[in-house]
Amino acid sequence: MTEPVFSLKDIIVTVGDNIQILKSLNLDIYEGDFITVLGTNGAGKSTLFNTIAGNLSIDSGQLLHHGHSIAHDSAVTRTNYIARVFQDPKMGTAPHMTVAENLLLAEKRGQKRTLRNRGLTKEKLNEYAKITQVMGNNLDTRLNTATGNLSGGQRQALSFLMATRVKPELLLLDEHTAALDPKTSEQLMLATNEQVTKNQLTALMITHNLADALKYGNRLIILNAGDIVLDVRGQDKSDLNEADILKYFIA
Ligand SMILES: Nc1ncnc2c1ncn2[C@@H]1O[C@H](COP(=O)(O)OP(=O)(O)OP(=O)(O)O)[C@@H](O)[C@H]1O
Repeated sequence: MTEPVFSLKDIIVTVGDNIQILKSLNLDIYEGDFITVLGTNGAGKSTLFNTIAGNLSIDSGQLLHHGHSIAHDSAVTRTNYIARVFQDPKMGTAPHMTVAENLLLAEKRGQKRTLRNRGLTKEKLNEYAKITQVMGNNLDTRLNTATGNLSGGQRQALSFLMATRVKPELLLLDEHTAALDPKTSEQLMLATNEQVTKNQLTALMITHNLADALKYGNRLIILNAGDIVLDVRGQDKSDLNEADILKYFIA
């Protein structure tokens, strides 16, 4: 097997009065992996994402990117290669900027982000109309609308497009469809799957939807009490059913 893009080795993360939230966790993430992440409330899923993204520091262990430690890189530095979409539609977009301006800003990942309307050419707007149309929720008709005036579903679709506008080396999807109504949620999930597979993105997706966790991705992990208790890929993943998964949901 090729070398992992990201590698977590014996990661321990503690909070407060030395409470271990991640307990010697190991995870190798390979290019093109689309990993669905399950676990009970409080299992440590968001902590895992915060650790990878640099919002939490590790107490011990190694966090490697192409074999090099990134443990001391700030969260801002890591946005050069890691993108994240949150559950809350309000995160990830600038509310006073229009949809088009947000998309233009997203193209500056890894560059100095100074922007106003410069660069929003007719060609760019045509291009944005095409990529937003794919999301299927009329976002293409709102390119000049301030993001704060969009529906939650449109805003999440925009957050997703922004996160993937410049291909990240790792995409973290943190229950990104959970706050949406069932139809909008399914629509975004389908668009997500299409983009991730078509562009061969490397992604981790936290979800509480067992059906989605089984249906999407090439790999599935389950966290319990700060450690990974199941890690399956390929046919082993396809062979799983909901009853198999529930056995790992130990309180
Ligand atoms: N800053 C903190 N101080 C104290 N406890 C914390 C802190 N951050 C997380 N925890 C605890 O760590 C555990 C893991 O939290 P985390 O948010 O990672 O779980 P999760 O698997 O994402 O849960 P959910 O499915 O509810 O989002 C929880 O018991 C939580 O209360």
